[in-house]
Amino acid sequence: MKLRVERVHITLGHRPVLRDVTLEATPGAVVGLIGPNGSGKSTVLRTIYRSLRPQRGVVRVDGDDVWSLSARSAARRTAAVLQDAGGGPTGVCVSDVVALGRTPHHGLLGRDGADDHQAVDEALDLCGIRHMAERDVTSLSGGERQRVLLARALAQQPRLLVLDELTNHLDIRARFELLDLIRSTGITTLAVLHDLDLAARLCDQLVALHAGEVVAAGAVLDVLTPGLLRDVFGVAATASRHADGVVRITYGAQPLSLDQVPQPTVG
Ligand SMILES: Nc1ncnc2c1ncn2[C@@H]1O[C@H](COP(=O)(O)OP(=O)(O)OP(=O)(O)O)[C@@H](O)[C@H]1O
Repeated sequence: MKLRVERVHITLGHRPVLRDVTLEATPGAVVGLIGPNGSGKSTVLRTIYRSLRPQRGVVRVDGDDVWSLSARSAARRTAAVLQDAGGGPTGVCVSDVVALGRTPHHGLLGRDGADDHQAVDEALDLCGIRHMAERDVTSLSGGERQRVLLARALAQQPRLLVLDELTNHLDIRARFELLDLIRSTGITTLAVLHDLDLAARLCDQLVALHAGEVVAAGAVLDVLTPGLLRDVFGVAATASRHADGVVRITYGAQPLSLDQVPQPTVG
């Protein structure tokens, strides 16, 4: 499944939030969307999972404009895991939440079939949460809930996954495990990640946003240059590939002062 975002422009509250954003994920690739707070990462994702229609430009999933598809057909292709706000009603168990991922596959009668049960079971197993299938979701920790939300997305059997800060509540081992799990599914993935070390470890390609514009895209080390880390993230840092093949970032002791960092022109 190929994703292509083409020259997407979004204005919110009279302010351009995305400006001519173009990016691509080739089939099976895991692409990291990085950028400082407010740079437009979540807004890009919203245009892909159809929560926000671009005023200009187009989002194509396997060549089709996502806004030309029915909501159901779009949901069969794309699953989103968004930042977990917590809360929600009590009395809903984990397997019920995961089963919601099957909704786009249901026929008119909306009944669960053998395929649905199998997809839910596989997703519970993949995410390591089968043992908590009967637990009330409101009783789970933040990290456990994030696994449930990923399981719901996988039960959807999408061909494109969009992830917004999936790893927020996860401890370091759980982060590695979950991201390795996502890689192992072979599903084309666009993931917003604040943790640049994690992004470097997980992703085949990175796309960097700054003030609503794509400022770099490509292989991890081509994007995470000292210049980009300084100008976009405001830190003195270098990224390099270590002998074990993992890219790691070494940060300076202090963030740079504002007069050392070029400010984006906005508006
Ligand atoms: N409904 C809205 N009206 C006005 N401005 C908005 C609206 N929604 C988002 N914005 C603004 O758009 C910009 C981009 O927001 P977005 O959530 O996409 O950023 P982000 O890169 O995901 O940020 P973060 O890393 O903090 O989650 C922000 O400046 C935000 O305040």
